[in-house]
Amino acid sequence: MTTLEVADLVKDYRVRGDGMRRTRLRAVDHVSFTLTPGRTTALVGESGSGKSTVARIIARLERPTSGTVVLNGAGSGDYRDHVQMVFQDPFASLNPFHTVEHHLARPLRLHGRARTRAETRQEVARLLERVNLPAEELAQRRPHELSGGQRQRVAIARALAPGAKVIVADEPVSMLDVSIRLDVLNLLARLQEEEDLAILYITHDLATARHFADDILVLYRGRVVERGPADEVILDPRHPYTKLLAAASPDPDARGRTFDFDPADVVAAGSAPPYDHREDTPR
Ligand SMILES: Nc1ncnc2c1ncn2[C@@H]1O[C@H](COP(=O)(O)OP(=O)(O)OP(=O)(O)O)[C@@H](O)[C@H]1O
Repeated sequence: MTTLEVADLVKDYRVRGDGMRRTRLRAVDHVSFTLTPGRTTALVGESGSGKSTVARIIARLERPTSGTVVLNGAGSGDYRDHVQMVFQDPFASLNPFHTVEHHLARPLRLHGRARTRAETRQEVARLLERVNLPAEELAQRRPHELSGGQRQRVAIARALAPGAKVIVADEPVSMLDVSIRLDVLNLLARLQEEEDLAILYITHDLATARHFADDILVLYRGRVVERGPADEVILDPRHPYTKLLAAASPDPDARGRTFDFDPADVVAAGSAPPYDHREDTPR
């Protein structure tokens, strides 16, 4: 079984504070979790809570200050074959000069999953089919000739190309038209099931996290303040910050609901204990 184990991750940045003095900003504060095959874990938090920093460390685009990210049981191949990213903006992550086919052929070749030209073409068509795109029609197009949803599907196909076991999807639908967001999330859910993927779904949106994830981790100022099965975290949020997120999420049942806590508590939440629904007690 392939698992990705994130243990005690810390990331500090040196930033300019008052009077241009450099101070330390802790973007990720002792975060731990494990991704397992066939499960989606949502990392939920508002802007600046540290979600993308965790993603960048897992993608090895940045080094942690301390802590580890370990891929277990993946067998042969490199970490990067098995751990792939899907970013928020497919336009930025696709090269405007290259065709859809080129985007997929490159990782296939690089990771030894296709050798000859014919094999590559066949694999590209298979990948496009997996993400519900017509290969005949789209393989020779460039990113600007696709819709936003099609571009994100190409980005997902590219993540699958090296034979990924773990996918980190950082706000994968937040730049897409509302009408197609669910399609793309459902596609990810189907692929996860069919390929037994472990997915980290990073979002600020608790409603889609509930729909799409098995487990939810709530990140606040770099710390996991609450974690557990998705339904439990959303239906019975314990931490004031999760309550605030739940109240703000577009759940039709929640409309008109008033806060039953003082949002000012959230300011003090950094010192509140993290809640773990699996243990059903504050930790
Ligand atoms: N390279 C950097 N240098 C200094 N500070 C940084 C850097 N990258 C991120 N930060 C800071 O770290 C904190 C966490 O940022 P991060 O991008 O991980 O948050 P996020 O939850 O992903 O937010 P968003 O949803 O807006 O992307 C923020 O306070 C941010 O300003």
